[in-house]
Amino acid sequence: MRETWTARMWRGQTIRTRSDVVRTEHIPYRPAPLTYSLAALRWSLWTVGMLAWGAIYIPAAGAALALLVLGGLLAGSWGLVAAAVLASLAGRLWARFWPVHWQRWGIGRAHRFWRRLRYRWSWDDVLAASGVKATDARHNISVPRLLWVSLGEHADALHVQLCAGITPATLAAQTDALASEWCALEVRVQAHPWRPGWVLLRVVYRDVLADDPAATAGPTDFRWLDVGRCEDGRRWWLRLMGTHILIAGLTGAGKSGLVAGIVKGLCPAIADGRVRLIGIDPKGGMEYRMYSELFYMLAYGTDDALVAALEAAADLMAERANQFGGRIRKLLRPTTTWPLYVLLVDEIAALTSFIANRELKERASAALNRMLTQGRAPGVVVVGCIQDPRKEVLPMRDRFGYRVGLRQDSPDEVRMTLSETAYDRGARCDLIPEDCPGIGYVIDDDGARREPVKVRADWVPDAELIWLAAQYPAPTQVDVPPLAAKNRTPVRATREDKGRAA
Ligand SMILES: Nc1ncnc2c1ncn2[C@@H]1O[C@H](COP(=O)(O)OP(=O)(O)OP(=O)(O)O)[C@@H](O)[C@H]1O
Repeated sequence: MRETWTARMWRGQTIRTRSDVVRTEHIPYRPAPLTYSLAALRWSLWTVGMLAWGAIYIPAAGAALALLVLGGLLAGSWGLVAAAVLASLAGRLWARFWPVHWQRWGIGRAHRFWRRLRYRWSWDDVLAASGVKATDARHNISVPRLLWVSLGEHADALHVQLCAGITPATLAAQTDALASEWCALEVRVQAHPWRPGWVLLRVVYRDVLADDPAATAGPTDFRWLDVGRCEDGRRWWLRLMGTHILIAGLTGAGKSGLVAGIVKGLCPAIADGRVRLIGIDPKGGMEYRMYSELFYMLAYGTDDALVAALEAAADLMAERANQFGGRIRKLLRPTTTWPLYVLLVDEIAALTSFIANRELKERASAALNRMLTQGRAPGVVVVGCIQDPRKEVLPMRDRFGYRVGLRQDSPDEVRMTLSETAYDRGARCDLIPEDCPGIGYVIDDDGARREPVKVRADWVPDAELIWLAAQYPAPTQVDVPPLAAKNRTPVRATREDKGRAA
């Protein structure tokens, strides 16, 4: 019995014990009246506790309850009736005239409270019925233990402790059954951020990412860009400084839309000279020429021009690293003297695999690799888009610290874009519907944010981009230099430059 209790305490939750296997003398005998009284006491305490908690958690319900009690105490049953009528009238008026508050403090809270009760109430049965259960040597049947529930407005996170014999994959295989039982849109299993052996079940009730994108974005800092929304309703702040960004997705998945969002966030810093955009558009300038005033340098057209711009950007980076003379230990803080270079590449594979001339292709790959490996500290950020992650970009993938996987064809592509384990941790880019461009999953390699987060980029219309280009033009614009001869001497810093850097 002691062992069973220990197992129950620490690993999962024993829900049934077969009496023919557990020795009968260990089952305590209680007379029926005592058993029923104990059960009644337990349920009454539970009900009172829940009522008190519900009254605090749902202020509207708390106020109605207080009114009923007051009415009952002051005027007996007539007082009770009057209080009920008054409470329902107040509720209707509240909902009619202040619908947002009503949703937030009234009905929204009631829904959440109900969801919490339902998880607790149905947990054992739902898991056992879905087959997420394990039987031990003593024929005890256990299911994973629901530790606690974090309720969100549209999605909840259930912290679950697994038991022996149940793996995250076992649970993941039954997520459809759980979703249909809880009337949820989707249930996903994610690795737990704190402890191995625990998992996070994300239960999504409303796909806020499928709503129309918010028209207004808050004020932006160019180091963290507000480019869209996360699944839980918070804003999606894209990390720009100190990393390189890879955006992968099929055609029409929303790559250019996200790049436009990044550019929009950078506009004020572009105009005051703290950020310089370098654009490389292998699609003949179809995308970037629309807002060409924002670019410090824009390359499109011939392969020579594309490679020349790439090499020019890599040289700028080398020149700056030289000027600092190895004295940059922290991230550069962009100023008008030392601007941040943001290199936008519309289709990386066009440079690393589609160029027919082998020498040009190698030069493009070499320049890109230089920036990806050394650009972080001197303030060069590469934002690269790719349709097919199986192409030549693959060896470079790990150098992109911030990866966005939009709609893709297969789980393999998701693994290639985001990480080996991202698909199993819930990044289902292959299930994103075609009519939802801009939806994707993000992995940020920086620190604790390695979990894939589902996001949707805000849509920036063409007219707005054209307007932004007119309002925030780049103060300096240069032409793409001619393609240099093959063996160029590396750039050396002058004494004056080093002095400036210091
Ligand atoms: N975030 C978004 N929200 C809503 N609609 C979007 C979003 N992003 C893109 N779209 C819509 O999807 C269409 C295709 O998007 P976009 O051009 O960004 O795709 P893409 O991945 O760059 O495609 P390609 O690789 O062919 O250039 C856009 O014209 C726009 O109508």
